Amino acid sequence: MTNILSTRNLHKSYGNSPALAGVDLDLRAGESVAIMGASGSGKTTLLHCLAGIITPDAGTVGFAGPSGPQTISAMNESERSRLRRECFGFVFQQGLLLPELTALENVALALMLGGTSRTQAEIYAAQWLSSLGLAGLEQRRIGELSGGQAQRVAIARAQVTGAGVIFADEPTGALDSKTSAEVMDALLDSTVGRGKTLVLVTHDAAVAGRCARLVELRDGRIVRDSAPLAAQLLPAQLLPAQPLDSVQLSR
Ligand SMILES: Nc1ncnc2c1ncn2[C@@H]1O[C@H](COP(=O)(O)OP(=O)(O)OP(=O)(O)O)[C@@H](O)[C@H]1O
Repeated sequence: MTNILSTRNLHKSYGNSPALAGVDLDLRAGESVAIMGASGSGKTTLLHCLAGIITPDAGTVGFAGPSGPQTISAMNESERSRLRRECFGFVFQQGLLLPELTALENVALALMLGGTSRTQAEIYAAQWLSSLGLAGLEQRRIGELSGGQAQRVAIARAQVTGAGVIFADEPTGALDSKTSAEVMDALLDSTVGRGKTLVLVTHDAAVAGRCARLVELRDGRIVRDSAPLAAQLLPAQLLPAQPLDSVQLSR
């Protein structure tokens, strides 16, 4: 697998307090990576640097984009904004869905912002909602959905543009454990299950354990970087029924 995102000697401070203190990390295309660590250890700061939401004070973030290698850390705000819109998708704990719009409109909007016509955007949006088990709920406003359904709308919205890298910050943070497992099924299936890369920040060991790789931060540094069992790549409900090879090949 090739590296899709690479950081070298990443530093970021807020005032005098360092949030990242020298992070070297290579993320491979198509893998699922959970970033864990205590509160304040720098997880969100790292995710935001990787995604070009903020720029580091020092060090580099490289991205093997569809049009060739790019250095995100050297881009200006408008270049990063375009990169985020065209290449990345985001799923956060809450707050990114517009409550006054329907599920369909929330997903379609991501495409319309990139210039797709409303009719075409709504066709793609409906396909994504359906693939995430939300057929029939397209016209519901976000407040009329359960937390798990709303997160699946957010997953659809993050991916409808064809983004190859999905960043998720506490995507299950507001959900009970059963719903959290279902949302992780949907998230893994629709990202790494389709060859995309998933970078996920979580406090929840059960959620992190569903990812292929665990990176742990402490005081802005990586203190552990592991690749747990390959089986953990897969949605739990697929494990007993099918051998690993057949599941991977069928995706
Ligand atoms: N915008 C900001 N202004 C000032 N300090 C900040 C800002 N964002 C983060 N920090 C500080 O940087 C450090 C790392 O924060 P970060 O949010 O990256 O940690 P985290 O591991 O994601 O924490 P949590 O699990 O609580 O979300 C913390 O000490 C935090 O208080």
